[in-house]
Amino acid sequence: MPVAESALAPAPAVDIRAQGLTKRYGNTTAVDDLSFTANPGVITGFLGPNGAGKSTALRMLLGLTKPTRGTITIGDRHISEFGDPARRVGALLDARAVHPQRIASDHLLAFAQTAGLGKKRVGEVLDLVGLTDAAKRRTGEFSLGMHQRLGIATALLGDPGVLVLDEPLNGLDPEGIRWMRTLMRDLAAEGRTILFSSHLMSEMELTADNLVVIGQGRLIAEATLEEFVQEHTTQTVTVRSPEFDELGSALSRAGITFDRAAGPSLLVTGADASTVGKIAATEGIALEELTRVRESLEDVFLRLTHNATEYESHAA
Ligand SMILES: Nc1ncnc2c1ncn2[C@@H]1O[C@H](COP(=O)(O)OP(=O)(O)OP(=O)(O)O)[C@@H](O)[C@H]1O
Repeated sequence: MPVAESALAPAPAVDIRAQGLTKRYGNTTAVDDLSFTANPGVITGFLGPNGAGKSTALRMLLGLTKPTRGTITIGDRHISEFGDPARRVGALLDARAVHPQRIASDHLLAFAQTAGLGKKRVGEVLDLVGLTDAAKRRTGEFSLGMHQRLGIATALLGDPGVLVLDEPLNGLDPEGIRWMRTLMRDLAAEGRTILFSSHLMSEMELTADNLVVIGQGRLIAEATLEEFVQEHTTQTVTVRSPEFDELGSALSRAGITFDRAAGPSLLVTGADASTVGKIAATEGIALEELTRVRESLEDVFLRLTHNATEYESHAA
């Protein structure tokens, strides 16, 4: 069954495109000449340290903040040009920003009525996010995970082709994270455009197809996850042998660079594991260990964004 099966005709999935997007608040440049594209059918991860400008960019996309310069469009149009924005774009910004005294189904009903959507859709989205049993509970009693589910339900009410989710995995337990990931995957597989933000590389690694990495409001990288890993992670090989000196000499003769790690290990930076293994075999050198060590994406991300001083202060 399609993720958001409903009586509504499917809304078109179109790309999101930022071009020279800039936002200044006094002396602070929150978003700085940012250009990127998020395409239909894939999950685009919008990644940056706290304070990098993600929320500001997403707010500009949703027409809630006016750019100082540049544009951010949905299928080449500004959100204000749509007569039916809820059918075009679903958004999750601050999941807790709901009236605490209101019951969940009334919250959705109010949104549906304002957006000109039918009542029937409320039951459908409650079901879709697993909140049917909590439909009559006040949202003030909701956990963060339930708030996130309700936020997603609201975003999906109009069965939109584009979904914009600001830190949707924040504060979720492992089961909730798995659920949110699967939902995003399914929505993308239906051809929708999914743009979601996070400040955690580890979350992106497991969820995103494409990455838009920003720091201090500026674009740092735009690539598929694979390209990003290939381009930015350095690979090393740990090799251990009882014939430590012979191995070092053999590698040197092959022009391969290495460091002497602690104990009888060498840390090879100039070749992959299979090359090191072949050299050892050719030279008749016994190996006790041959391990590929990849720099973690979290390390790469911190290195690439290390100038983002906002992160330093938030992380402290
Ligand atoms: N309304 C505002 N007035 C003044 N400065 C703002 C405003 N909104 C954001 N900023 C500043 O713009 C910068 C970017 O903030 P933004 O919230 O967009 O970052 P973010 O990447 O979403 O980070 P976080 O995850 O912490 O929200 C920060 O320096 C922030 O202090």
